[in-house]
Amino acid sequence: MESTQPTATDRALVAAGQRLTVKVPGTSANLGPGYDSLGLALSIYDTLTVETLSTGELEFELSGEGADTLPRDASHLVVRAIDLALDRLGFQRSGLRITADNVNPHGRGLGSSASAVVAAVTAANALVPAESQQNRDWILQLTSEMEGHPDNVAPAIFGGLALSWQDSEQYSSTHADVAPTVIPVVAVPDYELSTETARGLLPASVGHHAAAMNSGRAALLIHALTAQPEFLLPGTEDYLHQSYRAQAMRPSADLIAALRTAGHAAVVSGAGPTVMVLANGEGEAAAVVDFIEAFTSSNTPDVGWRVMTLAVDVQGARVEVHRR
Ligand SMILES: Nc1ncnc2c1ncn2[C@@H]1O[C@H](COP(=O)(O)OP(=O)(O)O)[C@@H](O)[C@H]1O
Ligand SMILES: N[C@@H](CCOP(=O)(O)O)C(=O)O
Repeated sequence: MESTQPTATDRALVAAGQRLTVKVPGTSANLGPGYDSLGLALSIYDTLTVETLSTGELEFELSGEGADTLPRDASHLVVRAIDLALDRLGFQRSGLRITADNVNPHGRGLGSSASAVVAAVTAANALVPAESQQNRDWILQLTSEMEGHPDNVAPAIFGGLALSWQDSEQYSSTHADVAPTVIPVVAVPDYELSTETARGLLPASVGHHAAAMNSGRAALLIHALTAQPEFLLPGTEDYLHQSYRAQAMRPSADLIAALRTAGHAAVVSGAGPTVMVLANGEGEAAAVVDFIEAFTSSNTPDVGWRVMTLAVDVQGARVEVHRR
């Protein structure tokens, strides 16, 4: 039987001499009870510039996070994502010059891998002729497939608070406006935990009671985030993942417990080990920063923490095409 799939030689080459930049926010997924479904775009940005070359070479200029450790060949996550996106679009590349300035720390639960694939797929889509370009739902589909869950890629693409779901292999997302008083404060520890390792700590199933408790809190969380932030503390209670992962991030788990006892809506950001507090107003955000500094200097002296008061990014990934 003859194949109808385009072969590599059928695919058009992406035109050389194009240059574009994608700025993409970091993200915090789960937000407590929203495991694999809720995510928030944060004002911490990676910047990816892609230039198409006429020769087949790959050139890298990497700065910031990962500059000393990331590969400088076709195994780089950005190149793999560009190649997959071009393949799906019916194109192939020649050479590329990749310039990446990464601010989002890796392996800390702020969605760095999701931001990288969103930036790459967004760039690939913008490199093909306008009539072949796809919309952001297509980018959501492909990047969710790559990540295995949509909760980081959706806010990285669309900005704001993303509510995502899956039907079989189909990923969908919508977004809601976060109440303007909500301020994310993150405490990023100097140790890493890969998402893959953290997912491996979860049980294959949970009981009905835990599932029922979790769905109540997830529903409350949406109301707290969008309309009544005074319910953020009960709304961020989770029954599906944080307790199972605590053993792999004990300093973060201890900090979260102390913050919650003090009345602050603290959660594990993504799969951890970053701690995020959803503060209600500037007064609480400042108090949270002071609390974290005091608690960590007394209780986790061997761990370095970077504390950042951020904003919710409402734009998501944006592309700037550099005209020649
Ligand atoms: N900007 C990037 N460019 C290339 N690879 C990246 C980038 N960001 C993350 N990665 C890869 O993804 C890994 C981190 O992914 P993961 O464990 O899911 O943690 P995170 O919570 O930061 O997404 C890094 O160790 C690196 O291999
Ligand atoms: N729902 C995922 C989120 C992973 O986020 P990351 O920022 O740690 O990659 C999970 O909890 O595994």
